[in-house]
Amino acid sequence: MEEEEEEEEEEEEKEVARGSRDDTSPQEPFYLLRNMTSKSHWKLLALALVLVVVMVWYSISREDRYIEFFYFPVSEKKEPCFQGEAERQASKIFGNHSREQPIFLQLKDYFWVKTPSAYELPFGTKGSEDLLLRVLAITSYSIPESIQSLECRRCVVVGNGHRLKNSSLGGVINKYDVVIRLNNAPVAGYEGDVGSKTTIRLFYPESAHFDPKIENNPDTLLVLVAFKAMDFHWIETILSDKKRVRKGFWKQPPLIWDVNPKQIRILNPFFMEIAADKLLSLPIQQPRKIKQKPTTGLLAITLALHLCDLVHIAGFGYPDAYNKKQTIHYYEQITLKSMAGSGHNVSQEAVAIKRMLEMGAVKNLTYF
Ligand SMILES: CC(=O)N[C@H]1[C@H]([C@H](O)[C@H](O)CO)O[C@](OP(=O)(O)OC[C@H]2O[C@@H](n3ccc(N)nc3=O)[C@H](O)[C@@H]2O)(C(=O)O)C[C@@H]1O
Ligand SMILES: CC(=O)N[C@@H]1[C@@H](O[C@@H]2O[C@H](CO)[C@H](O)[C@H](O)[C@H]2O)[C@H](O)[C@@H](CO)O[C@H]1O
Repeated sequence: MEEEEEEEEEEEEKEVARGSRDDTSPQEPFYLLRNMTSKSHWKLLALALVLVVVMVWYSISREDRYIEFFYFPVSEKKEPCFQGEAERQASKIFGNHSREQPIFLQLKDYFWVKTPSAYELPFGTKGSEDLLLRVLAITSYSIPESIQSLECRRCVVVGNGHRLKNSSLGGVINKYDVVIRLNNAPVAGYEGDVGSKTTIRLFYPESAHFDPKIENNPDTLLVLVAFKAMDFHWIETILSDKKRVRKGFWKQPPLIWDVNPKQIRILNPFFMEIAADKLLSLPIQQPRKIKQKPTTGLLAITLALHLCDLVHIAGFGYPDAYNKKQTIHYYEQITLKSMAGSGHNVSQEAVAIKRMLEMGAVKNLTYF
């Protein structure tokens, strides 16, 4: 009997060696183990390992770079705020003159005394004065009392970058006194990552959200960044309910826009000028074909350094140029390709932002 069993075992071993038998049978772990150690299985294992490594590498390379520069870990406590600190930092970058500039354009500067501007839009108002006069007659320029009365203004500029996705920074962002948002960036449905408070929103006609009531608070200041004379014309027709003009925009802006004129401000183009000149060293007087300009986010940081005492940023930073698949926004699937003709140099902007982070003028809530 024993001899028979031994013979059977020998036969089974031979079969496995010849590969003519399913050795992965759960009843026979001995064979499984044996086979695992066989050469072909090691090869398979190595192949699987390579596959896993490639998959991990690929998924990482599709994401933004995972190097965390200038990352400022969020604390539960409010950051200490020192009055005039941002202004001190701003004067190092922009010089002292910028202190005297009003944040928003005012009627008196264009009505009683015509302030001649050296540059055309977007760096000045030269040539657009008459249109602007009509807009300033129906809008306001004041900084709301809720901001004016603060002893120290803690501000956060929320960029539209993908780095905000799954950041859970919503609660942190809502705690700042002033939350500055950009363009049509949504909050509805993204509150957990980006918060729901919007004190100031910078926009231009082509970037205006079609339903401003959904994405803003009733008292949000909607600050127009004018790039061309038509931008003044657009806001005038909207607020005065005049005949809308469709031509002259690179993307169709809203024709009906449900906002209170009291919420509207016109950003002083001076901030665009100094962002271009002092942060990016761009020529201010450019030939017609060249249209290099700062992004709205960099402009917002420049504005915040003049309006606030403490400036934090979140959601800034683009993928590397070779990273063609990485989506750039926290709310939609578009890539760097969409910015091809936009007149922005995002790598130069990254250098400017890093400089501001290094000198401590701003702090970053997301990585950079
Ligand atoms: C296709 C296109 O028009 N893209 C431009 C869009 C577009 O017009 C609006 O979103 C409205 O649809 O606007 C811009 O910018 P955008 O609206 O994408 O983003 C606002 C600001 O966030 C910062 N940002 C964004 C994405 C990212 N990955 N990293 C970032 O740092 C930038 O500072 C950016 O300014 C713009 O106005 O600057 C610049 C973009 O070139
Ligand atoms: C998507 C794109 O390239 N649009 C350009 C437009 O650039 C955008 O202009 C905005 C101001 O209107 C803002 O600066 C934004 O950040 C830019 O991406 C150019 O201004 C426009 C010039 O005619 O051409 C559009 O194709």
